[in-house]
Amino acid sequence: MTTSKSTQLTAPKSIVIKLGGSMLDGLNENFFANFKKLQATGHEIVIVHGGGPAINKALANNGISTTSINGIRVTSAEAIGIVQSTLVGQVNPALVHQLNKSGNQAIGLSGYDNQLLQCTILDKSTYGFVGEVQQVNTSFIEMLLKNGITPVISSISCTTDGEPLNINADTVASEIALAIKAESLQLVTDTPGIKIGGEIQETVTSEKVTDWIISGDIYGGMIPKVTAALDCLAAGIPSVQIVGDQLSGTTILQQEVYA
Ligand SMILES: Nc1ncnc2c1ncn2[C@@H]1O[C@H](COP(=O)(O)OP(=O)(O)O)[C@@H](O)[C@H]1O
Ligand SMILES: CC(=O)N[C@@H](CCC(=O)OP(=O)(O)O)C(=O)O
Repeated sequence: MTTSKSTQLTAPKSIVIKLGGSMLDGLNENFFANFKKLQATGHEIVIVHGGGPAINKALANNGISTTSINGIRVTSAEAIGIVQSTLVGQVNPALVHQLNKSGNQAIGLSGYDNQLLQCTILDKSTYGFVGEVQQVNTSFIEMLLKNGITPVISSISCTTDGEPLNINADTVASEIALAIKAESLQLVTDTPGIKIGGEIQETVTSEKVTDWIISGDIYGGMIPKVTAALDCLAAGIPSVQIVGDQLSGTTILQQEVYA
């Protein structure tokens, strides 16, 4: 594919923003106004969302318990239907509604829609019905963005046979950022960045992050986030941040910047 220089210079920059389930409740209009500001400054936005707490509640209501391995939910045959109906049927439309109310043209999607996320099973004996993204339908996302539409994507997809699969939303966000060659990935969560010894870290290197996973200073739901960040940085996405609802937090760098 050839891209003319003038196209490169004028092309809008895309940002993938992942909203964690931990911070979705209680978001106000000021938060959503940030998206309009970004769009007004020439950015195209793709939103990916999770819904861990809503899924936990729905599973508990149905008497189903699940475990996680390094932040990845082990998803049994009885759990997958609940995960799917919670993310696609509840969390996604609620978020789309809030975005539309604040002036976005938001459209709710899952990995099923127009084969947005083509997946295989990650490792059935370890994780059950958890997907691994093999391909992203980038032309579909680009078509929506070109038409001023904001895709709001839940982390559910299926195998080629239509078997539903649960995917960690941080992983989906990084796969999409990589596929569309986004200029930035922002992972918005319930803590304003990575905390080590009680202190928020403003900038961290990929090397330190790897050490902190080994030492246990980074654990649970933070592991898929930093893994997503490292994958994006290694593939050349210039900027990856883990932030709170004020959109400030930790910037992850591929390597130390020396003054
Ligand atoms: N070093 C760390 N710094 C901050 N949070 C951490 C760290 N290690 C683990 N966590 C946990 O990760 C959580 C965020 O992940 P998660 O609950 O999955 O959020 P989300 O729903 O936004 O994806 C934090 O609330 C915190 O409990
Ligand atoms: C396989 C896997 O871990 N799926 C996640 C999908 C939702 C998610 O990632 O939600 P957060 O962003 O709120 O953590 C889960 O079942 O919780």
